[in-house]
Amino acid sequence: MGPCAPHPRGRHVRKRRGRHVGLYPRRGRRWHWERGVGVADIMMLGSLVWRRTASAPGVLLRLLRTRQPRVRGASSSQAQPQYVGEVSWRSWNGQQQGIEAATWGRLSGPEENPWSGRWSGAPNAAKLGMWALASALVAHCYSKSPANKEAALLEAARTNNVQEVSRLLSEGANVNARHKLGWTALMVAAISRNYSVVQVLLAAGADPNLGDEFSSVYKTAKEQGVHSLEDRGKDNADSSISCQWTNALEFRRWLGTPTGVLVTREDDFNNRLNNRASFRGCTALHYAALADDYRTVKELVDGGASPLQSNEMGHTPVDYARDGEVMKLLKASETKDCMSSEKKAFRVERIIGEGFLEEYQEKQRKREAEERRRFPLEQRLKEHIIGQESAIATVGAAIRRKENGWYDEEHPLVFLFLGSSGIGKTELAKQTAKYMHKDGKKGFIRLDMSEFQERHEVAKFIGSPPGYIGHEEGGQLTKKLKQCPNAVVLFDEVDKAHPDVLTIMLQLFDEGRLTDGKGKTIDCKDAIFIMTSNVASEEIAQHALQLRQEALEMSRNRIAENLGDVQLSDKITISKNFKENVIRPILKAHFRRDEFLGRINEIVYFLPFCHSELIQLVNKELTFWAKRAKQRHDITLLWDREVADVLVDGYNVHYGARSIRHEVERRVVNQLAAAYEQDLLPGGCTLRITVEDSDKQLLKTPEHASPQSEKRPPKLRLEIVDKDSKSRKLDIRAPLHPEKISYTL
Ligand SMILES: Nc1ncnc2c1ncn2[C@@H]1O[C@H](COP(=O)(O)OP(=O)(O)OP(=O)(O)O)[C@@H](O)[C@H]1O
Repeated sequence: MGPCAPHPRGRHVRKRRGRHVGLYPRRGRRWHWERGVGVADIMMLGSLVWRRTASAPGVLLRLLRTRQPRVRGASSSQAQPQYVGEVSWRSWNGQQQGIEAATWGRLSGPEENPWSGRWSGAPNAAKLGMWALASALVAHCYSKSPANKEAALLEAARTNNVQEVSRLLSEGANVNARHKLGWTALMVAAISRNYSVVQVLLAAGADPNLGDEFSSVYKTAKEQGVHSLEDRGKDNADSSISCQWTNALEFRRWLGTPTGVLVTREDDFNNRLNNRASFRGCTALHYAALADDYRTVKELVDGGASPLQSNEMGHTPVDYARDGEVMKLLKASETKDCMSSEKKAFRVERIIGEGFLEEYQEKQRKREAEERRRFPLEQRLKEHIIGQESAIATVGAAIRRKENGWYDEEHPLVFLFLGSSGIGKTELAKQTAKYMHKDGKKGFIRLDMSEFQERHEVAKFIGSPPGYIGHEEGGQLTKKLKQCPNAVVLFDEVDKAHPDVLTIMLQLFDEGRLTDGKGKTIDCKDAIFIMTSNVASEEIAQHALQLRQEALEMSRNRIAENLGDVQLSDKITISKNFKENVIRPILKAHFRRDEFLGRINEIVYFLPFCHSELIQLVNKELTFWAKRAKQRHDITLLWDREVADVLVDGYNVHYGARSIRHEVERRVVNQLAAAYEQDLLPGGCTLRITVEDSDKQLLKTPEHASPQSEKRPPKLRLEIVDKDSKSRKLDIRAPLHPEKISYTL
C-alpha cells in the first residue's frame, strides 16, 4: 500500500473539520493521520484498535516505529503535506486496512490546532509515553469487556478467522452469545459459508438449533425502537463527495454511534438476503441451506442441527434449499434427524435404520409431555389473559384430553366462545394456537364470518366450482387449511354467517373433512375450531354482574355478623340452570338447528371483569406505555396505586378491555404527548402519575359512589421527580386553550 493522496485543502475541507477530527475517512477504507495529534486522535485510535482486537498490539508498535519527528517550521501557508509513514493490518472484514501518517501544514500551526503546538514542543520521550498510556488504556478496556469478546467472536466468525475464533473461545467468549439484533456466531458462519468456523463453534458447544431473533429490517427496527435505515439526509447534508458516504458510516460505527438496522444487518451478517423477508426462528441450518453450501450443511447436520425445525414462517431448512446436493442431504437427514437436545452432543453418530424415525418421534413426544407437565397450558394462557379463569380451565382441559390421546379421533375439537366485546375471546384463541403451533403463523387461521353473510359468499369460503369466476383462486378457508390441516381455526362472529355457510361448517365439524370447489378433500380431524359470538352477551354480562353483587353482599353480611374467616372472592360460576334455561334457547332461536349446537364440544363463557382484574388490566396498559416511554424517549414512567383505582372507572362492560385501553390513552397518554410537545420532558427524566391531592378523598368512598364523584371524577396529574426525589407538578397547557387552562385530566 503506497502513500495515499493527501486530503484536499480549502474552504470546503475547513467546513468539515468539526466532524472528522484527526483520522479522516477516505475512499477505499483508508484513514489519514494528521500530524497535530490530540486527545481526540488518541481516543479514536483507541476505538479503532479496540474493534480490531487481534491486531491491536501490532498496530500500535508499527505505528510508533513509523512516527517521525515533526517537520519544524511548517505553517498553514505551507500547504504541501509530507508523507511520514504507514501501518496496515488485516481488518474485521478481512480486507487490507491502513493508517497513513502524513504531515499537514494546515494543521501544524498552533493557531489552527492548539494541540499541535504542545506536541511540537514536547520531547520525544513524552510523546512515546503518551502513546504507551493510550495503548495500555485500550488494552485494559479490551481485556475487561466480555461483551467485546462476543462481538469479536461474531466478527471473526464472519471473516472466517478460525484462529481468532479458537482464541476467543479459549478465553471464555460465550459461544451462543447473540448479536444485539439477534443472531449467533454459528448463524453468521453458516450464512458466510465458513464451514471450518462452524466446525470449531460446534465443537465448543454452539447450539445449532437456536433460532434467529432478527425478523425483518422494518420489524426489528420497530421492536428495538431503532431507525431501520441510516439517516442519510442528516449525515450527508453538507457532503458533496459521495465516495465518503460509506466510510463516514463506518467511522460512526467504529465510534459506537448507532447505525440503522439495515446497515447493521448487511455489514455484520450478510448483505445478500432479502431485507423484507422475515428470518425469525431461522437456525444456522436454514442459513446454510440459503447459502447453498453443502459442507456447512453437512457439518451442521452431523453436529446435531435438526432439519425438522421450522422458523416463524413454518419453513424447515429444506424449504430454502435449491435442487441439488444440499436438497438431497437435507431430505435424507430429515428422516434420520439425529438431534439430541438433552445432551447437546455435537458430534452425533449417524443412526441409519428403519426404526429411527419412530424412536425420535417417541423421544420428542416424551419431551413435550414433560414440558407440559412442568409448564401446563393454563399457566401459559394466564400469562397473557387476565381473569376468565373458567374459560381458560375449559379450553385447557379439552386440549389436554386431545394431547394425551383421550379424545374422539374421528371429530375435530369445536368450541363456541360467548361473551361481550373485548374480553379475551380472540386472545384466548390466538394463545391456544401459539401453544399448539409454537410460533408458526400458518397454525392460526382467522376468518371474519361477517364477510360470509350472503348466499353467494359461500364460494369465497370453500372456492367456486369449475367454470365459475374465482375458481382458480380457491376458498379462503380451504386454501389455508390445506397448508396446515391441524391449525386452530377461528370463526369470528359466527352468528353473522349465512345459514348455507353454517351447513358447510356442520359438515366440517361432523366429518372432520371438507371438499373444496376443485373437488379436493381436506382432512382436518386434527384441527381445533373456535367460533366466537356476541349472541346472548347482554344476558351473560347481567347474570355475572348480579352474581358478583350477590357474592359481595353475602361477604359484607358475614363481616357485619362478625363471622370469622370471611374471604372476599371475585370468583363466580355460571349455573347449569342458567345455561340450559336462558342461553340455550337464545342460541337455538338464533342458529335454528339443534344439530349445529350438538356438534360443539364446549360452550365457553367469558364474564365481565371484576375490580381486581380491572386493576390488572390498567397496570398492563400503563406498563405498556412505560416501556414505550423508556424505549422511545428515555423517560421513566411511574404511577401511584390510586391511579389504577381512578382509571378503572373508565370500564364499560360493552367494550371490555378496550374501554380501559381508551381510558388510559385519554387520561394519561394525552397528557404525556402534550407535555412532550411543550418540551416539558427532559430526556432521561422520571415522571410520576398521581391523583390530585384534593381528589384523593373521593377515592376513599367505596366504588366512588358518592354523588360528588359522579359529577366529577378524580383528576390525574403528571409530576417530574427530581434527583433528590422531590416531585414538582408539570404545568401542561391544554392544547385548545394554550394560554389559560392547565391540562389535568
Ligand atoms: N382477559 C384479557 N386479558 C388481557 N387482555 C385482554 C383480555 N381481554 C381482552 N384483552 C385485550 O383487549 C383487546 C381485545 O380483545 P379480544 O380481541 O380478545 O376481544 P374479543 O373478546 O374477541 O372481542 P370482539 O368480539 O370484539 O373481538 C386485545 O388487545 C386483548 O389483548
